[in-house]
Amino acid sequence: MSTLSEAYGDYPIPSDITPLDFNSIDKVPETHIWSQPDLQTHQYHPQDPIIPVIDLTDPNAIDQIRQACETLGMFQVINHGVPSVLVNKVESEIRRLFGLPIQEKCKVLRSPTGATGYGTARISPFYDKGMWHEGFTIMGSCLDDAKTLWPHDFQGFCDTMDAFQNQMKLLAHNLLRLIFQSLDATQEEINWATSSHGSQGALQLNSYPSCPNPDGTLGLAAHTDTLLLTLLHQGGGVNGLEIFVEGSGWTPVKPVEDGFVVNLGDLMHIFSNSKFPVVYHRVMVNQSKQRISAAYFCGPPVESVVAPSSKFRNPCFRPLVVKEYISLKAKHFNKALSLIGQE
Ligand SMILES: O=C(O)CCC(=O)C(=O)O
Ligand SMILES: [Fe+2]
Repeated sequence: MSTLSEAYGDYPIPSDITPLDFNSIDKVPETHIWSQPDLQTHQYHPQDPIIPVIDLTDPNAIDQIRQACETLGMFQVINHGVPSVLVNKVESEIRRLFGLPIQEKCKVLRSPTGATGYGTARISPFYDKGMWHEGFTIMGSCLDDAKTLWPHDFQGFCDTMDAFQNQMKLLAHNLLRLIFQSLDATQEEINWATSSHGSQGALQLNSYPSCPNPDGTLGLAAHTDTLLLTLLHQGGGVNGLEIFVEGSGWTPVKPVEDGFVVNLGDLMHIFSNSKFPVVYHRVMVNQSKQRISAAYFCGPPVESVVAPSSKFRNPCFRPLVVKEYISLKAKHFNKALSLIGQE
């Protein structure tokens, strides 16, 4: 059976994926200076939408989730059951990783056909400017990379990331069950999204160093996430994440203590037959603080077929194998969804 890692590995990234050495520069280079409209910023408006914060122990949580999925495709959850001690450990391991000198981090640079390791964002080749960002991708065990980075001190990193991936998978599956129920999905469809063997996950660790000219560059340019659902921890309460809302523009997603951001991915847009929106988001940087985040992407088996739920009589997307969608996204980025649309 194919894995997510193989599905991504089939599409080598053509360009150099080495991030800048952020420790050694005091000025944003021309290669990383963006122009309008990419930099368009947010003007606060009293009618601006607020990203809902949903308490998962609230008996009405499912209704609030349905509402949030139908309007924004994004919400935050609290009382989700993930121990805060673990989240704190994840944060400190992320700081330990990105705090290494660039020569060390480059020892685990993603290979051109690889999906895991250190490097620039996967969306980088679709933009001609660089992003103020470095990332590290984990799918399953990160033992080899951790041993390379810390030959005598790798266990803490691996144990923490393993435990975190397990917790993320549990939470993602609980949320997927609620979201699928809110769509009246069949039990078979729920099993497809939440099977404990076949379902696929990836953990993306992100660092956005403090930036001498934050108004001229971007941490992560506008994109949608590919799989069904993403869980995101925004580290240290540092702002930066924004969602694009029709009619309001780029809207900040303020970190909530002990909360996770949940955002729907392209496969969920397909499964919901466009009932749930496509969720464009991006990350801005700031002058004084490093921002870190951990994003867990959750999807169905890569060999399975994704299609609008059987309850929709007029499907607006054609059915296709999940890894075929991953390859369309790797080649056509933001145009992938329109390529599978049908009347
Ligand atoms: O760092 C963030 O807040 C967002 C990260 C993100 O969108 C991603 O990794 O896909
Ligand atoms: Fe994202």
